[in-house]
Amino acid sequence: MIPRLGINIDHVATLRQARGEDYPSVVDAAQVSLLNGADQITIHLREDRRHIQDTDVETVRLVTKRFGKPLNLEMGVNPEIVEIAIASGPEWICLVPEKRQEKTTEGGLDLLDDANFIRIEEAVKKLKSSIKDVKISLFLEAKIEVLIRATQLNIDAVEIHTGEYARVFSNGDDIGRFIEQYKAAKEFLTNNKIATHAGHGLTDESVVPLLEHKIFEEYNIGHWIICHALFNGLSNTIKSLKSVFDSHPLK
Ligand SMILES: CC(=O)[C@@H](O)[C@H](O)COP(=O)(O)O
Ligand SMILES: NCC(=O)COP(=O)(O)O
Repeated sequence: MIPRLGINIDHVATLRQARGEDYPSVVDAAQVSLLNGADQITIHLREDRRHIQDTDVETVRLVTKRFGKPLNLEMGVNPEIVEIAIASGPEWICLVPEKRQEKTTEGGLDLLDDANFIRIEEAVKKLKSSIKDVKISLFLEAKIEVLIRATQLNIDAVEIHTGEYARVFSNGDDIGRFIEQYKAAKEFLTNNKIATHAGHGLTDESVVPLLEHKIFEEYNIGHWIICHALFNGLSNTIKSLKSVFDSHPLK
């Protein structure tokens, strides 16, 4: 089994929104990704709509349905966004934390805060009861005390936030402690019948040790792919990343 590669196309929308034009097209980005080996498309509908817009959710959804591939909708626990998710009916929803001033998602959800935990629990219940067969993941740090709380929720997967790992890797520093943490998280989650995904800040190089250790079933990668595609093309970038995945089967 080959780990799945989800392509996050938010960063195409970031470029579009920077000038308020109707290009580059996220629909084209989704199509090219799926034609070249993406296993799913990931988009993050932020509350501040800084990149993906409500209409993008609808148009990208049509593309993923046409290709018969999953849409993974990332979202904060916000009642308005929950309604949009219900109307769109994605196969996967990844609940993530959001801060207005952050440049990008800075960490995982805080499940140790009781009020926050209850908000997330209610959102999970509402999404599961409103969208047939939807699967839900939580974007979390690989900390056992957080993962223990995650097992109290009706979720299908945890997506481990790999942002700090990716930074340490790119500085050329020791990544050993992350690998150990991720292995422990994987073992704990597997014992609790929860799948283990990864994402944030990963590149064609930083993903390799994670693939070698066979830790994650799914990776969601966006920023590096879209940046690399500027000079190498989106099709070539995805094909060559996909070949790295293909040479690292899970079993
Ligand atoms: C949750 C997450 O990691 C992704 O949404 C990724 O960060 C791309 O979105 P932003 O650039 O808006 O953070
Ligand atoms: N959930 C992580 C994701 O979708 C992609 O993150 P990034 O590669 O854009 O940092």
